[in-house]
Amino acid sequence: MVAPEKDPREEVIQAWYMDDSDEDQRLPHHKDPEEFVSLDQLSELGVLSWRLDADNYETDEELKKIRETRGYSYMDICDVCPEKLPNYEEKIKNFFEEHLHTDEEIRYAVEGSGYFDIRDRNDKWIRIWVKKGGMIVLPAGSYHRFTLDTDNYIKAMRLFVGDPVWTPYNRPQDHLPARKEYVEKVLQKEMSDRTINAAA
Ligand SMILES: CSCCC(=O)/C(O)=C/O
Ligand SMILES: [Fe+2]
Repeated sequence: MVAPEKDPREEVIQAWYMDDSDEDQRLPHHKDPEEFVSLDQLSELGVLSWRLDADNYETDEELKKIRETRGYSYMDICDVCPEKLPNYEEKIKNFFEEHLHTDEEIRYAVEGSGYFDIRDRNDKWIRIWVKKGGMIVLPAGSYHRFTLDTDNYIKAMRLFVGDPVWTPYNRPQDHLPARKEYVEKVLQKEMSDRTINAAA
């Protein structure tokens, strides 16, 4: 029996349901027993993921193609460390406040690693560990947060369509069109698809 080929993305993007402990946010927060979440399950929440060549991100044709295909015309680099990020402590605190954006959150770890936590359709936290070479898209309107892990460093490329808007809207924001659209088109749609498939 031939083992299924391992998805190369899984080496740099792993996800799991979080425990309820209030220990340091930088710890993994696995449940006991551990409950991993697959990349396919993440895609059902609208989360997209790639593995790219981080050592050559400035010339990487695959990244160039993704940017052209998805219209990510804007790019910058966010070095999340005390020496390079102004107002570091305040930013780290704000990143971990549960929030949404009215546009996609596109983040590519070109160095280091970090945790992007996203709510599932039952409002449970899923922790997405993104390591060097991993790029993810969190959908517009999805409740999420970010924290460094215990390695305490990420150099993240931020991409955007057109002029960037980084505004975080801290929960609750259920009145916002971006939130309503995410709930209707992603969270409720997947539930109805499951119901239809179960009835078939
Ligand atoms: C690692 S990029 C900084 C985090 C950020 O911009 C954000 O919105 C997290 O949810
Ligand atoms: Fe965010």
